[in-house]
Amino acid sequence: MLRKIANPARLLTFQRTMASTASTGPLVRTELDSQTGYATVILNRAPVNSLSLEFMAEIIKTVDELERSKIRGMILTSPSSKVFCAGLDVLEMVNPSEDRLRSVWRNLQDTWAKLYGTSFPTVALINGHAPAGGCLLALTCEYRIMCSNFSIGLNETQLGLAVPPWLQKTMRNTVGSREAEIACIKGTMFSSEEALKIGLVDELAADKGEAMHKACNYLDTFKNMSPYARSATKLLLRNKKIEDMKRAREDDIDRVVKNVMNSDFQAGLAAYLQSLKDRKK
Ligand SMILES: CC/C=C\C/C=C\CCC/C=C/CC(=O)SCCNC(=O)CCNC(=O)[C@H](O)C(C)(C)COP(=O)(O)OP(=O)(O)OC[C@H]1O[C@@H](n2cnc3c(N)ncnc32)[C@H](O)[C@@H]1OP(=O)(O)O
Repeated sequence: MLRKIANPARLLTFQRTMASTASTGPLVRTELDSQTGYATVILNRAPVNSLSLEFMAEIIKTVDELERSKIRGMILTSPSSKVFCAGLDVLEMVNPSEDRLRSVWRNLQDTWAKLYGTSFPTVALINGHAPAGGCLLALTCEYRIMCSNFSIGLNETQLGLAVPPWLQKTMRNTVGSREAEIACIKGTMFSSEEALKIGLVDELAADKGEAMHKACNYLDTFKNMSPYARSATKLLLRNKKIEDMKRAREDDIDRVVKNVMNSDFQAGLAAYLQSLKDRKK
């Protein structure tokens, strides 16, 4: 459940209709509490918020819109009771056209850069599983609050994918070099409790209501602070990593194309997709 807003008239909802979505309603919903200036961004691509090209474009557009709206903070979450974000849409990797794969990867880089470099404070409210690209979204935020009984991690190597340098750095920055190295190489998925222990998340919550309360508490810590000093400091800390990614982005894309177009990878992916289906039997 989303936090109740005292005066519904204060709630402004930006809605955009996207083509080619299986979800009901827009792919991303934003609810702005004009009293606090906090925006709740709700990822809304059912069933598991997997990141397709169009979905990532929508996330990028939403963040641009929020920057223009001069919000005071953002909470990133999902309407699902089980999944925050299941990572990249694996179907984007099944025998893709090279052009589309390049665009997918470029959008993933841009989604990371856009969320990582917001001027406003950001909290990931992780109310469900967050593998791979789901963990990436959470890592872009300044603060992470996770509901109990879910899993999070960069499990790419388990899927036959290399973790790109810019994402490795974000992980290192969050949990420290040693934990990041082992976690990225092994593709470890952490329980909520383990994630708290290594610092991959900052707080746990029993449910979404409690998580929302804690998220607002984090954003409230900046209430009386100059937004300029806050955001300038954040960007001084983060901009170099974004610039590094942008400088190396074409090499990164070439490496991904080589990785994904490889027949061994495609065979592994087919087996992985089958295993996802078999789990349901
Ligand atoms: C191009 C990349 C190359 C190299 C770069 C490498 C790394 C860079 C880092 C960023 C990118 C990372 C790559 C990825 O993110 S790959 C995706 C990794 N994600 C997963 O492996 C998650 C797989 N899913 C699950 O484990 C479970 O679905 C989950 C725990 C999330 C939820 O379980 P639940 O029981 O609630 O639901 P399911 O019944 O399993 O799923 C419902 C339907 O959704 C489909 N599904 C699930 N995940 C995905 C997905 N990632 N993409 C597309 N579709 C997905 C699932 O198959 C079910 O479909 P149906 O059977 O109902 O049709």
